This record gives sequence, C-alpha cells and structure tokens, in this order.
Amino acid sequence: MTSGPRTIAEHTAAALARVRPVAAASVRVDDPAVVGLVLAADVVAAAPVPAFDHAAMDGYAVRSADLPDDGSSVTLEVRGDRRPGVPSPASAADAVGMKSAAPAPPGAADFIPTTSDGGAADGGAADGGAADGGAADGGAVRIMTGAPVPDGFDAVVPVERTSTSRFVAGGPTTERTVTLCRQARDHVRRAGTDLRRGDQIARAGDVVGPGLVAIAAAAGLVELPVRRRPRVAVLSTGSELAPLGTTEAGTIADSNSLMLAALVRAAGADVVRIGAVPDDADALRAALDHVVGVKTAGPDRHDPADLMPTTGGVDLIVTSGGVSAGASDVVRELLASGSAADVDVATVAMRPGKPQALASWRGAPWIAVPGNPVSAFVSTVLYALPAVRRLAGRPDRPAATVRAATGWSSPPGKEQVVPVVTRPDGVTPAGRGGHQLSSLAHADALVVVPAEVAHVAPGDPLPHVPLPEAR
Ligand SMILES: Nc1nc2c(c(=O)[nH]1)N[C@H]1C(S)=C(S)[C@@H](COP(=O)(O)OP(=O)(O)OC[C@H]3O[C@@H](n4cnc5c(N)ncnc54)[C@H](O)[C@@H]3O)O[C@H]1N2
Ligand code: MOO
Repeated sequence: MTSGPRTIAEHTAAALARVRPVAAASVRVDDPAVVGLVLAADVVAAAPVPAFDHAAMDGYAVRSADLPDDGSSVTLEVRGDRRPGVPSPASAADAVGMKSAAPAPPGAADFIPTTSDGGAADGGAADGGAADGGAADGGAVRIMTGAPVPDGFDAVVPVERTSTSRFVAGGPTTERTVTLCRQARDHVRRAGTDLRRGDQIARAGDVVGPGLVAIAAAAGLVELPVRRRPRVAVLSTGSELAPLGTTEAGTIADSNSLMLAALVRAAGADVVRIGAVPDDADALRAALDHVVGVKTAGPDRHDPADLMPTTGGVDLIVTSGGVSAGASDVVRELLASGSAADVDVATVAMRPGKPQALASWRGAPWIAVPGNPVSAFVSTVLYALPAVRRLAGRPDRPAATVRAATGWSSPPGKEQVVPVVTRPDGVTPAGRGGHQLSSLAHADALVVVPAEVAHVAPGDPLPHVPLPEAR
C-alpha cells in the first residue's frame, strides 16, 4: 500500500499499531538484570513493611503508662535486652532455656533476661527475672534500633536521654536500673505503617529501579513480573557504506547504524547491529532473514516457500536508507518485490524525513527510515523509539511542550523536526541547525514545529520529544 502525505502523528500511530509488548516473565529481585526492566503487572506487598513493631532508636523499651505525665523522671528496673535479628521473646527464652548462668557475650543474638543482681535469670519469671521482659511487670527493656519491641511495650526512650547516657559498641551492658522520663515521640516504627500486605507498590509499565528493588525485597517479594528487553535489529543499506576507519574514495562511514543502535539501546532494547548491507535486494533479503532467524531449506534460499517464518530472532527491525525514489533504493525494491508483508510506503509531510516505510518481514515488524543521517535520526526517535517503548511494555510517552528560546523559520506546509538543546529559558536549535549531522552532537531533544507555522518566535510553545539518556 502506498498512501498520500501524512502527518507525523499518523505515521507514529501506523508504526505503533504493528507492535505489542513482548512476553512477561518472572525475574528474581536479586538479579541485577531486573533493574531497568518494565513491570508486566501491578506489584503488591506480600508482607507488611515494617514487618514488625521495632525500635527506631537505641535505648529502652518502656510502657508509657509507667512514665509520669508531668515529665518527671522515674527509675525502672532493666529486665531484659533486645537486639535486632533475635527470635521472638518466647522462642528466645526457649533457645536459652532461661537457665543460663552467665550474661551472654555482647552481640549475642538472644533476648537475655536480666535479674535484679545483674546476672542472667536462672529461674525465669518465677524468681523475678521478668523472663521475657513482658509488659505485665513493667520495667524497662534495653533495646537496639531495629529490634522488635516486646509485647505490651509501646515506646522507646533513646539512651542519650536516660541515666545510662550511652551504650558502648561491643561493650558490656550491665546496668540494673535506668532513670528516664516521658518523651514527645514514641520512637517505635510500627508494623505495616509503610505498606500493609496487599498494598500496591508499583504499576504495570513502571521501570524497575533501585528503590523498587528495595521495597519489593522488604515487602517479601522474591520475583517481579517483568518483560525482557526487546531485541531490535538495526541495519543500514548503501553500497557506499564502509566499515569504520575506511578511507577509500567514494565510501563513507556507516554512521547511521551506530547512531540508530545507540538510540534504540538507550530506549531500553537489546540491539543486534548488522551494519551495512549493499544496495542489492538479495543481500538485503538474506540479512533480514538472518536477523529474524529464518531457516532456509531449499536450494533457492530466496523462495518464500522455503522459508520457515519465525520471529524468534528479533521483535523489531529498523533499517536506514533506500526508501526514496532512486534506482538503487534497495528497501523500496524489496518492498515492491512481494517478499515483505503489510507494506506501507509513506510520504510524511515533515522535514527532514519525508520518505518512510513500514512492513513486516517474516512476521517481524520493520520500520524503514531514510538514509540522510539527520532524517534517520529524527525518524528513529519519532517512529522506532515509541515502538521500542511499547514492546518493552511502557506506556506511551505523555505529550510535552517547551518554549522556544530563539526564533527560526520553518518550511510551510510541513512539520519541521528540529534537534535542540534544552536550557531553562527554552530550546535553541542544536549546532548550526538544518540537515547538519554535527548538530546532533549536543542535541538533547527534538521539537516539532507545526506545519502551519512559518516562523517560530521566542516564547512559542512547541511539542518537545526528549532524547533517551544514553546507556
Ligand atoms: N527524486 C527524489 N530523490 C530523493 C527524494 C525524493 O523525494 N525524490 N527524497 C530525498 C529525501 S527527503 C531523502 S531523506 C533521501 C532519503 O533517501 P534514502 O532513504 O533512499 O537514503 P539513501 O539514498 O540510501 O541515502 C541518502 C543519503 O544518506 C547517506 N547515508 C545513507 N545511509 C547512511 C549511513 N548508514 N551512514 C551514513 N550516511 C548514510 C547516503 O550516502 C546519502 O548521501 O532521499 C532524497 N532523494
Ligand atoms: O526529508 Mo529528507 O528526509 O530531506 O532529508
């Protein structure tokens, strides 16, 4: 199908209609590769955060009811010791049998009941050892930040606001009593006050970042439902294209495939870069078959009947060059040959980037952009990157506008796509503007000047398409 001139929005929609998000999979939260992937489903907490009521300060757990309302101090017996990472009081008591004759060494991961003479309890609650520091008898329980607050206790008084004044890291803790008073804050982080079980953590389409990994782990999740990075093949067409560093007369460096690969990678895809294919339909056919993983069975490897269709290789193909009206425009030649499906050769009323094409090759969507480097760049940003985003499972980028910081002219009747540098006072065309490849070196966004605008004035609002951050 060949259509008449269309708008950028129309061609973007036509490109997007060809792609769907790649399949979802589960990836462990501790797999570094999960960072940067896109959630395939909403994520909810499997456990509350915090998981249990715990001390927010090193100090003493108390019952506020035991502390005078008027703020005067009270001396309480120190009846136990709570460290982070210990079992619950009951199981700790079981573990130590409540019979230990000597105080545990500092750092012992136990709840150590303390007797009134400073030694460890040997008879449990029955002899006044306040076996689990339970609240029934009140008193104070020495507690370190992160340790579970004993049942019945409801506040923690920081050590520096008590008669103890400080704990010595790794040192003994033998005080039998502590004098303290009511504090304005309870310094207890309560279970579920950050997230309750079932609370939503993130939504489908969100990118997994460091913070999400942390909250997922804290909320009891082992795996996240994500989509793998889309695989995108990038290749250039042109018999004049030579490998990097070649200085042979009449050849040029294949800069487009490097540029397109970097753009597509920055947008979140894994890239299979084929590099340059000569202006030869058979060579292009073979290269495309290679990237989609088609097996050739017969002696004539180009007979479609001998090809096993598969999209196992890549999720999208992006090619540059060969889409205009020349005798060596190999993409056009191949699209006209009947080998490709869903062919849509389009003229877009934009500058640069007028000739465009879409197709599908053995089931893989194919976005063909023009070869002029600036055209290839803007076309890839406008058509291929939204497709990569959709393949990855991300929502479409919301429309944004930016102010022009300077003025410039624009061709009448065409949308003008301008690589720009974005500053606080607005955007200015990057480099020397126009079709100069050098202008792309510092561009951080594109702006699209509407077709009906012949002159952009400073302060005019323009649609703004930020470039993806290189990675
Ligand atoms: N008679 C017409 N001629 C052209 C038209 C038209 O409408 N009628 N359109 C022009 C426009 S607009 C563009 S854009 C180009 C697009 O042409 P192609 O997509 O066929 O691209 P090529 O001819 O292959 O190359 C154009 C230009 O870009 C250079 N190039 C190509 N590939 C690379 C690469 N990988 N790395 C660096 N540079 C590359 C190539 O050498 C050419 O100079 O067509 C106009 N013609
Ligand atoms: O529109 Mo072409 O894309 O001039 O460069």
